[in-house]
Amino acid sequence: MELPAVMEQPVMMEQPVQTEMWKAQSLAELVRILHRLFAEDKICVEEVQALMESYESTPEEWLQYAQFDQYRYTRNLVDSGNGKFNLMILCWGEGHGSSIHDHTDSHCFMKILQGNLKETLFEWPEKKGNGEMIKKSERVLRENQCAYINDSIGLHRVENISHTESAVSLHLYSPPFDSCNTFDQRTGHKHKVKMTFYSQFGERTHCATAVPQENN
Ligand SMILES: N[C@@H](CS(=O)O)C(=O)O
Ligand SMILES: [Fe+2]
Repeated sequence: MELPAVMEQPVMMEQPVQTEMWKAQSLAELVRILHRLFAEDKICVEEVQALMESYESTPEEWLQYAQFDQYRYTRNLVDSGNGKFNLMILCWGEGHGSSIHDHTDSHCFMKILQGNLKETLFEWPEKKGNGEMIKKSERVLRENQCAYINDSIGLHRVENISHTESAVSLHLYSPPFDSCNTFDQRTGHKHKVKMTFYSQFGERTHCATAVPQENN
């Protein structure tokens, strides 16, 4: 194996320690590399984030998973990561957004495949609090960017604020989870919700239960 050029530079340069850099040439290749990385005991957040960012969104590769709903954002399972992660495509119609929510102690990577999404970060509310939640920051994520969040960073809300364009994002959660907490912005009160898939592996899912299930 050839050593990367950075290894030959003098220590004086204070280069950050380089992990092996991956470039995913297609969605299928991205999935293959993710399986390799998540087969290890520990993952490197920056490495996964850089890998997901390295994939240049090619709509033909993901269109089969991009199934929209008129009223709310949809969650479409692409790969279940050998039990280690869930990779899914979320489809956001104009004006669609999530509630403020946590990520059930998992890693959450979120890459934009099409359009723009606004991410607003919030602090966790006080345990016994009963007031407006504190907004920490907001930013607009653009095509091919990959953001990362976990519960120690905070809570977030994601919105497609465009009135004319839909948005599509690729999310990786590890370990996988199927429920999270949503929070009321005015009071900070939390509410556990079950999360469902609108489609799995390109096939529309049909909820067998009479209990209404929701994404957040
Ligand atoms: N975490 C949300 C999407 S987002 O708003 O980050 C979900 O999985 O449904
Ligand atoms: Fe989220």
